[in-house]
Amino acid sequence: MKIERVTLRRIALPLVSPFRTSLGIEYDRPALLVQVTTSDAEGWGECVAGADASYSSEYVEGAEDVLIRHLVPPLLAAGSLTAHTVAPLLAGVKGHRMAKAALEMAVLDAELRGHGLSFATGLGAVADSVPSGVSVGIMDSVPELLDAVERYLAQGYRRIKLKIEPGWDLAPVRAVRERFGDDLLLQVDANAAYTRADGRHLARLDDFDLLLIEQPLDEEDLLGHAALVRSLRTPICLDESIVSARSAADAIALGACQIVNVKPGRVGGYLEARRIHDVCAASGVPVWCGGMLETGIGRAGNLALAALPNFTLPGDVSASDRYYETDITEPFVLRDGNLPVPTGPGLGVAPIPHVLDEVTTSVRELSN
Ligand SMILES: O=C(O)CCC(=O)N[C@@H](C(=O)O)c1ccccc1
Repeated sequence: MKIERVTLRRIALPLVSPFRTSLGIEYDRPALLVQVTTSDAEGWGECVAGADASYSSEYVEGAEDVLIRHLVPPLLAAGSLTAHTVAPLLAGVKGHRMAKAALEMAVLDAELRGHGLSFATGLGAVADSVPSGVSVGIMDSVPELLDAVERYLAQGYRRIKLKIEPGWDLAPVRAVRERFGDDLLLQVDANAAYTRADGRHLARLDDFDLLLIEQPLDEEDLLGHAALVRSLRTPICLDESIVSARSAADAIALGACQIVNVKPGRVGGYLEARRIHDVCAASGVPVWCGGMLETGIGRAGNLALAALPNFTLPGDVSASDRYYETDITEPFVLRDGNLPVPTGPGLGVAPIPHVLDEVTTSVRELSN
């Protein structure tokens, strides 16, 4: 397959409500879409880098720049390529996993569309729908949080994830557990807001029968997480720390986690995400699919990934209306707490042209 043109499209989507985490508050999502036109078909990818470098070192303008200067040119210059040859072709560029992931995703989409195969088939999915969890941000008060959780449960979400940070942890978790009962699947995500000195405080979360505590410490502190695994009853899940299959294997070998949150954008793409799935499966470590406020493009790919056999915990792949009033694709709608895995060729979805045009802020075409 030869790439004839790559189009980078910046879009801006308002969030239906502010999304607050320990990293800050987001009011809208500045997304970067990658569209590749090949000899066989066209494909779409979505870069999950955000407006700032608070979640990772990548941010959307930087991702666009590195794509233009260093990632797209080698692919345009390559003769025939496949999605599996993209990462080796780009290995000379260090890091920039989110930018690389978006480009590889678009090539994989084009390749699969060209063969009439879905992402689910291409990745090895074993389910045609997946249970949907929802991420609930930090709120101004516990009553406001309880109202939000009640609304999400009424919509059918199967699992609640609460964002926590020092000063907003025990009280909201206790209130949600007491209000909605012991059967509620409940977990927390700290986005690395705590330190090793908080071990005894974090151990108090053991009282609430949580599914997991996600990324309590700094992304580079594997030994600190290993100490928490030894001292807490609640399983430790890593997110930001896991950037590749190798880092997943290292974290597991060090006893730094019992669960892994897999995000294709964070790890360099869906093919590496599948390798992480396989490494974790071989080690008896369950995984779930994280989210980065993706549009329907990324959401479609994540649903296919979340249908792989070792994705045994509900992920953060929520319905489109969790974040967006109008998605750029046909919206994903919750049914009995599940979302359907797209079955069409490639991602099975594509941006709706007039909707995409309305939210596009810039377009950059690259070709030989
Ligand atoms: O549902 C979603 O797409 C978002 C899920 C979510 O909470 N994402 C978190 C995370 O750290 O996992 C996040 C995303 C983007 C930026 C910061 C935090």
